[in-house]
Amino acid sequence: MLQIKDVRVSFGGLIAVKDMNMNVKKGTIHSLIGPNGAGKTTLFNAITRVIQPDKGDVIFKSESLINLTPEKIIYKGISRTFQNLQLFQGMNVYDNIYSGFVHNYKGNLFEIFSKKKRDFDIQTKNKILEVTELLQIKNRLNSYPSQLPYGVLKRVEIARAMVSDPELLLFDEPAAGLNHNETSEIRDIIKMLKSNGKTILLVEHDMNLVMKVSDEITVMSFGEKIAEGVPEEIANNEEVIKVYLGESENA
Ligand SMILES: Nc1ncnc2c1ncn2[C@@H]1O[C@H](COP(=O)(O)OP(=O)(O)OP(=O)(O)O)[C@@H](O)[C@H]1O
Repeated sequence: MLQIKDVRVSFGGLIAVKDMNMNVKKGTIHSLIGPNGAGKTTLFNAITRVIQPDKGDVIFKSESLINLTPEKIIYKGISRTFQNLQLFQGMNVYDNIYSGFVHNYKGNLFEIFSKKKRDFDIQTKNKILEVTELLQIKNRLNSYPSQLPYGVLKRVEIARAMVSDPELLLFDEPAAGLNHNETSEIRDIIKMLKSNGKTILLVEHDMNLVMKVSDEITVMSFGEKIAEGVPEEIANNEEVIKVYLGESENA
């Protein structure tokens, strides 16, 4: 479904992603792991076109994304969440989630008061209610981010990514900063999304979560892929163990 082909990203002299290749299969949960600074978020940003790779291609359902703007990516059926929550503090939960949907409205200003726009608004409201019911945050629609616990905010961000009905969801550290119970909730949400037919690319440091939900895992270190396989293969891969042991020794 998503193919990353020879993608390279550099920042000045630093090559953050070195000729990365990866294939995310439809209907799977594919995790991207690696120590801090390995290049995972940079690769996410290259997929969603937030940054321009120096070379390589990103292909989604046989179509190259490389010349699209980030806004166009959402029309293609890809949504993401961010490592640091990016919710609008001055908007309530409903409007924050709505902001993930407006990209879907392809009408122009003249249509803003038209039937087409009203139909769009009804569809939007129904979709927001459906998604917030699924994520158990329907009773929070009128709250503002500052009034909500972090675990709920993470779900609001996931809801915002889901309202555009994407086929592929990119989650950047959805469990970061969460306690044990909140992490279990996120794990259940990720599994539920898969059973609803979504494809998920997950960047996550919580190994317990990664091992429990992933169909396939790609491991990066210093911008390069060092291993790829099912959770059991990765857990027993010597190079992966070495990289992670090195990280804990340096911590
Ligand atoms: N905008 C930027 N300008 C310069 N260097 C950057 C930029 N973004 C990332 N880097 C560098 O690129 C490398 C890869 O960073 P990246 O954030 O992609 O790693 P990561 O695997 O997501 O790490 P973490 O798990 O800590 O989030 C790091 O050395 C980082 O300092």
